[in-house]
Amino acid sequence: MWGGRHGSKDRLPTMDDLKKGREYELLVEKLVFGGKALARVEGLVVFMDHAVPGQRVRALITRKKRQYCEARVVEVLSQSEAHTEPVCPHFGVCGGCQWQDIAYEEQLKWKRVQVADSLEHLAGAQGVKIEAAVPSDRLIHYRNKMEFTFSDRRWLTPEEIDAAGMRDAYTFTLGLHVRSWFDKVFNVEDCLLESAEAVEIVKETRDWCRGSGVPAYGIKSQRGFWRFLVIREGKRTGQTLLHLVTSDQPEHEAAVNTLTRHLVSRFPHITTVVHSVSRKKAQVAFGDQSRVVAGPGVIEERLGGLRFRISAESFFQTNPFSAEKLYDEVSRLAAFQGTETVWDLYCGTGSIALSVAPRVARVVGFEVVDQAIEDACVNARLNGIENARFISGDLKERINHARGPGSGEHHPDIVITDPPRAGMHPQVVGALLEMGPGRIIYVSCNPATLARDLAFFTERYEIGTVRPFDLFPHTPHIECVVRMDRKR
Ligand SMILES: C[S@@+](CC[C@H](N)C(=O)[O-])C[C@H]1O[C@@H](n2cnc3c(N)ncnc32)[C@H](O)[C@@H]1O
Repeated sequence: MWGGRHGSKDRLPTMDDLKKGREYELLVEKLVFGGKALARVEGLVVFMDHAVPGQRVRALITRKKRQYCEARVVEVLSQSEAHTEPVCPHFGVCGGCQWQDIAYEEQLKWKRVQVADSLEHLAGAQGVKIEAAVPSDRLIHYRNKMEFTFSDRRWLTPEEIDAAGMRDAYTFTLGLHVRSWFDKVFNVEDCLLESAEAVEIVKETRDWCRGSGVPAYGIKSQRGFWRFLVIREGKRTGQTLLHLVTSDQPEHEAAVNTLTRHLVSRFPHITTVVHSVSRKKAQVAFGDQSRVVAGPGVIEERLGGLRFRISAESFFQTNPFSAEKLYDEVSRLAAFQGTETVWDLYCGTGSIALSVAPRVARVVGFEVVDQAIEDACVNARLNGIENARFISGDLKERINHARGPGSGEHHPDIVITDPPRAGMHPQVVGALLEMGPGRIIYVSCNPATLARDLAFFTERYEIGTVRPFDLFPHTPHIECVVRMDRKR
């Protein structure tokens, strides 16, 4: 039997035993939303930032509340069969792939469970069958876009701190965020999510910028120039777009031009470079103003037999290999007859709208980012699609305008909705309920907001197939497609 380090050795710790600042032996039971691990002590739930189900761990209680505790794993006492050796040198430090030490089959299992738990607890959807999660074809190098952050303070591992001659390194980095810390950035030496070429671009950019004498932006001080490097690759076209985001200091524009020439001459697959200036304090790689420094300012990608132009600030599915399967499932669940009017809400560059257009009478896409709408219109032309239209603007206003009497829009028979992580705005939900399309296909990247939104539909709509998709192996992120049919 196992028990609390601060309790009897032959009984489980009880709720009353648990004290903040003390260590206990716990059996990791499951993975829950957000990727945390869960153990239970009597009725009390203990959340740990990371652990593998089946592991027996010694954990330090860091927080005790009435309903739950938080703990940090100090030591793994016995290993789980679900554990696998992580391959990335930055595992444990990087905020990227926190499930890399969990066998892939096990990751899929827990993703399905999380969708089921969310729908049951948050949407009250009892008895809805959740299909098995569809695996990603690629487990590494699947991302076509990665965002790297500059910082004037490099985060060092304890080994690096011990190493001689590291003092200079404190002053400049370009890398990824340390897990759970928005303001700590470590030097990326390898990354298995994006291509090897992209990692080389990061290292070269870091070296060049450090040597340029132009300072990196301090996340805390909010001073300095270099802010973000976003690398976007057309996996099927070999084209690469670099998006450099800096603070607003025109005197350093020449440095951006010189860096661009240097990178383009060194990496022939870089086909375009865009420079954006951000005056925002928030750490987001979006600019207030952009200029194209080299090339056309866009790249092209192919998906499901279609060509897509993608601009620096347009959304495009980051795992294009699995996105094809996801879009096929959207069409399969929609079961088009060929006569329908379809609305594609939150359409990005029009990738779903254009993939369904040949199977329906007409499709209308809605999207807030102007660049994405421009891309969507170009993409329709590139693919010779004439029955797709795109409307720019915030959906919470545009949807009411589009369904108004003077808009001239056809009433949608089928609505496909693919909102951002925050889910649909209540005004969009309200408009959909009032319009009452016969079928809704909801594509979600967040089971919690999916469940919250579905709860509004269950009275009038039957929830049919719910199919999770793994677009993000080794991370807790889950994509999910749900079909809903209006009740008669
Ligand atoms: C998850 S992406 C889906 C894009 C597209 N369906 C695809 O598969 O590539 C969500 C999209 O919603 C857009 N968006 C976010 N908030 C919006 C809003 N309030 N109104 C309209 N579009 C919005 C984003 O710009 C983004 O392109």
